[in-house]
Amino acid sequence: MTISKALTIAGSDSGGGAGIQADLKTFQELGAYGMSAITAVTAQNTLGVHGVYPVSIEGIVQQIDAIGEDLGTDALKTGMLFSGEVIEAVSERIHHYGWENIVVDPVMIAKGGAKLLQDEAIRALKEKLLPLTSVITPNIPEAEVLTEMKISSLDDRRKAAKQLMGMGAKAVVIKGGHADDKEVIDLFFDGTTCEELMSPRIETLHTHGTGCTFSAAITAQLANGMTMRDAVLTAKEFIRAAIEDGLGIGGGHGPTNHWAYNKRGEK
Ligand SMILES: Nc1ncnc2c1ncn2[C@@H]1O[C@H](COP(=O)(O)OP(=O)(O)OP(=O)(O)O)[C@@H](O)[C@H]1O
Ligand SMILES: Cc1ncc(CO)c(N)n1
Repeated sequence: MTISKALTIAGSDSGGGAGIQADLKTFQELGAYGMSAITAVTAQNTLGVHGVYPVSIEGIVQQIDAIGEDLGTDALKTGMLFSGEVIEAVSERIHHYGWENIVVDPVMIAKGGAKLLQDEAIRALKEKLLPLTSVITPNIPEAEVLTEMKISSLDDRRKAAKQLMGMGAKAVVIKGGHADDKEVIDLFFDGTTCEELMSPRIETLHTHGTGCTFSAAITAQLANGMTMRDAVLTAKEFIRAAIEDGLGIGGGHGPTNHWAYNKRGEK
């Protein structure tokens, strides 16, 4: 039996709804063997980020090398990378191992407003990581920072997606969670097709870690051998189920339900 393997290079969320914890739960649910390299430890719950403790560059590289020199991976995602130095080191290691199926979730700010990426890191992200990227999955504010354009309309999103492709990403999903449309529209662009992936907007406070979970689902399905479009379509269903069947835990922005997608399939 061959098992598909997926790696997340991201921050730890002690509350378990976002970051490494959301990624590993999602990998497991979608049948990929999950591995992690932790870039920072956050003290976090549904009420906010209470502390950020970065791991040293040496510590991050050693974790990646431990995987690269032994287990290897079929796909990987990056989440909270925190600094330009980390982005440079991570990009160099991805290049070194010749890894493919690279999903970049350009995490910048947590839902409560805490900064998870320093301003000086944007340049490294564009110059070092984007050229290695199979798909980048910014939300609207992140896409605005990366493209330096204001995104109001769907047409702006199309322009931004094209610009991100021009920076080296092979595909782009601009997520619509932050827009105020009645439906949530995620814009998928792979250089030829530009598709609007629509789903009803679910009225809930409990969307902590939606972006992490979405990009982790894409990563798992790429590891499983799916095409990019099919991986993105599955991720959209996975996150929709996870938000719809929310767990209702914690006093603030609660986590999503990582079991929901499979539980529905069992019915
Ligand atoms: N209220 C909602 N109803 C339905 N789907 C949603 C809702 N909010 C987010 N999503 C979906 O969740 C995914 C993540 O979108 P979003 O724009 O919230 O990402 P994000 O801001 O990066 O998340 P994070 O809080 O993890 O940083 C997208 O596929 C989006 O369509
Ligand atoms: C560790 C971590 N990564 C990403 C996010 C964004 O949801 C978060 N809140 N925490």
